[in-house]
Amino acid sequence: MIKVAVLGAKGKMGAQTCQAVEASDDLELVAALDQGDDLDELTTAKAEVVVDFTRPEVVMDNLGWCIGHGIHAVVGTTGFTEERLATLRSQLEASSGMGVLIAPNFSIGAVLMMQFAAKAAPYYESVEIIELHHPDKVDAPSGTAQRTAQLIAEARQTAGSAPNPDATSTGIEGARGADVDGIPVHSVRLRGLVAHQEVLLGDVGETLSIRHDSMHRESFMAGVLLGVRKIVGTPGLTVGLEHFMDLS
Ligand SMILES: NC(=O)C1=CN([C@@H]2O[C@H](COP(=O)(O)OP(=O)(O)OC[C@H]3O[C@@H](n4cnc5c(N)ncnc54)[C@H](O)[C@@H]3O)[C@@H](O)[C@H]2O)C=CC1
Ligand SMILES: O=C(O)C1=N[C@H](C(=O)O)C[C@H](O)C1
Repeated sequence: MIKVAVLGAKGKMGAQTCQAVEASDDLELVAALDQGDDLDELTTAKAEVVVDFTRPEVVMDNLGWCIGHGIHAVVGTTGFTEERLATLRSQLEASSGMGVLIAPNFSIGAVLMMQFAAKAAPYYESVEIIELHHPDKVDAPSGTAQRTAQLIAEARQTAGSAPNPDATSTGIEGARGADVDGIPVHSVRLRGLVAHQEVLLGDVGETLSIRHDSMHRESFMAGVLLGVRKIVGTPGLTVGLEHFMDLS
């Protein structure tokens, strides 16, 4: 049995994760903490893996604490810049074999959508991303959209693709979305939605749309549980659930 603790346990994803861990035969939920709770409860409960679904402004402190106390972490919380990833890498190097998984999206379908989009991107002149989420989401663009744009930009750079064509020279600021590594990302916030993304690819006379929809937060749970099971034997920093899936 792997002893698992959840940070952000009263939140939408944290509560769903507690249920999923409790329903698993090989995992034991030993702590469910939220804002204001004492992290020392994690060591008292002998947690081996922490799952963090909190907020971008607190996640780095949580991870620093976990690494320092010999606890692996599986992280869904957004807000990971290159600078934050570098900080984690050096904290992990100084640790005794701790592992951290940062997964921009735990849904298996979303991981596949990101991989398919990166594969397709060098074959098209234009690529844009539309991400659509519930209006309680605090960050924009989504972590998934930012990671997708990075993967697409890397694939296009490797292939020597030209930048997206775009004749826009006048209009209202923001109309062309956020620029993430040269890829326009458009964010929709709409009551009724959970988490959705469409990657639009275009070339002369044709378009390709790659869309993924999470209609319920249960869609993330298979990936969270996979991450918990794998991180115990994976020291260092892993970015992206695809590294724990056989996609060859
Ligand atoms: N990687 C993925 O597949 C997914 C990632 N997310 C991300 O996960 C994060 C949480 O999302 P939701 O559950 O929708 O948000 P939420 O707002 O429903 O839950 C966040 C919870 O964290 C708690 N919290 C805040 N500070 C804390 C602290 N210092 N220690 C412990 N708990 C603390 C809050 O009280 C709240 O209960 C967001 O960054 C979101 O973008 C959400 C869905 C899927
Ligand atoms: O806040 C959410 O809901 C989600 N956040 C993650 C993101 O920002 O990509 C993952 C998923 O899109 C749901």
